[in-house]
Amino acid sequence: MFKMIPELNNASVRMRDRGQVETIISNMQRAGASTLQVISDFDMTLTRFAHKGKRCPTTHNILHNTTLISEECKAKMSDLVAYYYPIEIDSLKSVEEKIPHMEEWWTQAHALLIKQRIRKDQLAQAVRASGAMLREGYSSFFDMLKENSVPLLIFSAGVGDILEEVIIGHGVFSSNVRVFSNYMDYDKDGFACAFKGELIHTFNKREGALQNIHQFVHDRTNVLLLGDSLGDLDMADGVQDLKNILRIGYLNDKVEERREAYVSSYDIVLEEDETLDVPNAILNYITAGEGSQKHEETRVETPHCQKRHLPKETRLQTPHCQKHYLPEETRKCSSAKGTPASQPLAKQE
Ligand SMILES: Nc1ccn([C@@H]2O[C@H](COP(=O)(O)O)[C@@H](O)[C@H]2O)c(=O)n1
Repeated sequence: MFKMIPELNNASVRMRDRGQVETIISNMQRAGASTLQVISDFDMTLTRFAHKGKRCPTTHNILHNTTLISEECKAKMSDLVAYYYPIEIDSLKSVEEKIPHMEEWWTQAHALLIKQRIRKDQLAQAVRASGAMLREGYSSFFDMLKENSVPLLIFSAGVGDILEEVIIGHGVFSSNVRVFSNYMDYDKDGFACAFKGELIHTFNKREGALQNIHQFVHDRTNVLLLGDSLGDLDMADGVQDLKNILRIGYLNDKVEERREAYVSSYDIVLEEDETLDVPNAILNYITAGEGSQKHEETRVETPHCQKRHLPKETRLQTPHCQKHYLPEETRKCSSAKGTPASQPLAKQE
């Protein structure tokens, strides 16, 4: 197996139990691509953590490089990151201890963003100008999933509207991709005025997965899960009759301190690896196997509460229909106007 997937011998790769990884991948390969779905986190999992020695922005912080938000808002958002991010990744604190802090962080950040009166039709251009980057190998990743009709569920605690613009901008948003995230709501003039639905933060994804069980693709019982936080481990808990799951975790920061926890929780840990080489090699092996045959495009069916005016190829389903707990003034606004089609970003690869 490791001969077939030499990337598993890369220096960035750690595994608790190589034999178990081999068994899971073999089972998935025998079952074929038609039984597979990929469930992935977004920020710092599909996007880069760092590039040329500089931290890359999360979807919450992408607008820092633009004029859509004020200098005061940027400074306050940066202060929030400086205070709460060390708590998020603190290996000495339990998840229970972290949750109230995460709720505070997201609630304050969302309230700040809503006050900026961000216009929906300015987002695509702003995200393009921000230099947001998917990990190296992203086009092979998205193309392989699309060609093999493998659903990709992106389960993100980031900002859904911005996340979509990043993948649209990279030209890889197709009908097998579905996003579950924090979406903004817009007033009749197209200004962001609230966040919709239940708040998703780093450590309540399991809750979200279980509450939204109907969002998952049920006849696909093999899951490749990609995450960067211990909060991502349970993202597949809504999948019924799960047969095989391979969890791949990106360990981006505080590597020494967090290695043990990651290696004991994820099947494969990728340390300071800015590429999708390992997931791509595994997907290539699974989809090239006898159990797989290429299909015509299959659409992922999910309930839909936010129709977007994207090109047909990029139209997706988003689940959030309710408003979550923001201050009163940020919870009231009427329905969105359409989003114009976006121009693709220049490819990085
Ligand atoms: N105001 C905020 C809130 C969160 N973040 C970071 O974004 C990440 C989003 O979560 P994913 O599930 O998509 O990884 C999270 O890990 C926070 O570090 C932020 O930058 N600003």
